[in-house]
Amino acid sequence: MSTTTDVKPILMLVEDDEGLAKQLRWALADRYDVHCAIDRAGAVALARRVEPAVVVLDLGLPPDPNGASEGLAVLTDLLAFKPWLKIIVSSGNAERIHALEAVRLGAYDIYPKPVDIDTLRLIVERASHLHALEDENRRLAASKDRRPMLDVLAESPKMLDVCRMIERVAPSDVNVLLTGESGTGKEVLARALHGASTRVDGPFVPINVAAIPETLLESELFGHEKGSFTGAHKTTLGKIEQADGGTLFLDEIGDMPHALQVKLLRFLQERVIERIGGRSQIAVDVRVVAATNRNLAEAIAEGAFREDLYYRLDEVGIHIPPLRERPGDATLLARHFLSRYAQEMKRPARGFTSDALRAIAAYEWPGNVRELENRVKRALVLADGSHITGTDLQLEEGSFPTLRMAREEAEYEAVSKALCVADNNVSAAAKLLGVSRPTLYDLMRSLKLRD
Ligand SMILES: Nc1ncnc2c1ncn2[C@@H]1O[C@H](COP(=O)(O)OP(=O)(O)OP(=O)(O)O)[C@@H](O)[C@H]1O
Repeated sequence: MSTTTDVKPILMLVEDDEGLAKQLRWALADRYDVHCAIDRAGAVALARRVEPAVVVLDLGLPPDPNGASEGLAVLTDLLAFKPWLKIIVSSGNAERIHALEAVRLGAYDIYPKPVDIDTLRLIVERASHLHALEDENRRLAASKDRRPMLDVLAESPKMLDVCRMIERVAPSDVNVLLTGESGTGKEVLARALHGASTRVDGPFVPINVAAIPETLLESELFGHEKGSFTGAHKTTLGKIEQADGGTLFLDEIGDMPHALQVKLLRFLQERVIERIGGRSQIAVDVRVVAATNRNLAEAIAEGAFREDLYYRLDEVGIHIPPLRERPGDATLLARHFLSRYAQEMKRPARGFTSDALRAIAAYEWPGNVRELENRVKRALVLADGSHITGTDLQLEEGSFPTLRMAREEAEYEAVSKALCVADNNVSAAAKLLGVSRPTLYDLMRSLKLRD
């Protein structure tokens, strides 16, 4: 017994010539579930209702049957709410210029008039196949189940190292401290770590220590018993208890008030908590992942952060490099955000212009991935063409790196690679780089690769 149902792909015809529409329907109905519209309003309403994969669109529609204005308007309307729709437009010889305009606006293909049914069937089949593949890809990309590292987009060597490290430490129960500038992806990586751990079926509970007023933080973390203070109408579990069996993510741990640092340390040592106003000790099984964009060594030296707590949290420390030190990542992430938000905002943006991609790669990204994400979102709202430009992203020429910065970056990469290949043997690394040993020592000092 076959369990597959043979669902035909949905095809929408927009054709005002009734005879031609009938002929096309007859020719395509064996392979497709065909629906017809004869004008702009009908086409838009039908597309919303039946959600076609492919549209065959005549550009000459009433009230402009001899021009293309109405057909192009249908095209823009449809792509605005379904950017991935495969639209095939028909063009007579005289309308070739309009057909090219349609492709510029995002049409998938054109077919010549008078219609040759076999050619059209072939074009429609290809479009339908591509639509199905893209659909499947989007579905896979959206499914988060059990493939945590898929959410972490990276291609720079430094970031790939970070991903490998996360995968390596995930299965053990050690506490992990993630450090890195704001917006580098610490929370994304904490989630990936949880997803790759044996605790994946347990909860992932994030709490931003800096965002909660000091007076409420203790109760947020440890919970409280009913009646333990004015307003405590019922017993409430704190985040630590909520994370039982899973992972607790303590974001901005550097901002934790001193008194609570003591309490957290006690929990990490003894693995039991006491709710505020409670008497019993409750055993809780959590793995703690903490993150900070502050320099904790300085905070410890200033007496603002307890050293013993630091060592408990930093059983394994992972540093997330800033985006400017991750060649290739910015453009990869930009493409990802563009396709994600174009779909969410129903904008027909199809890509970046090459000047935009150059500007993205060259920009310093002080706000890291979060800034990139926001700029792409804003550009999508502002852009009026099908491609996002550098101007849409508001990346100015002035943001290009100076030659000195570029040279330092290249030297840093070359020297660290040579040292890695030479297993940190400076003489061997100097040989690989074609410089003397003292020169390499000087270089390492100036690049802060040694004291
Ligand atoms: N490698 C990545 N792949 C995909 N999306 C990412 C990646 N890194 C960051 N992001 C996205 O960028 C945004 C900022 O990331 P996140 O919140 O993890 O940064 P953070 O370092 O925790 O920031 P903060 O220090 O300010 O809390 C989020 O929307 C996140 O989804």
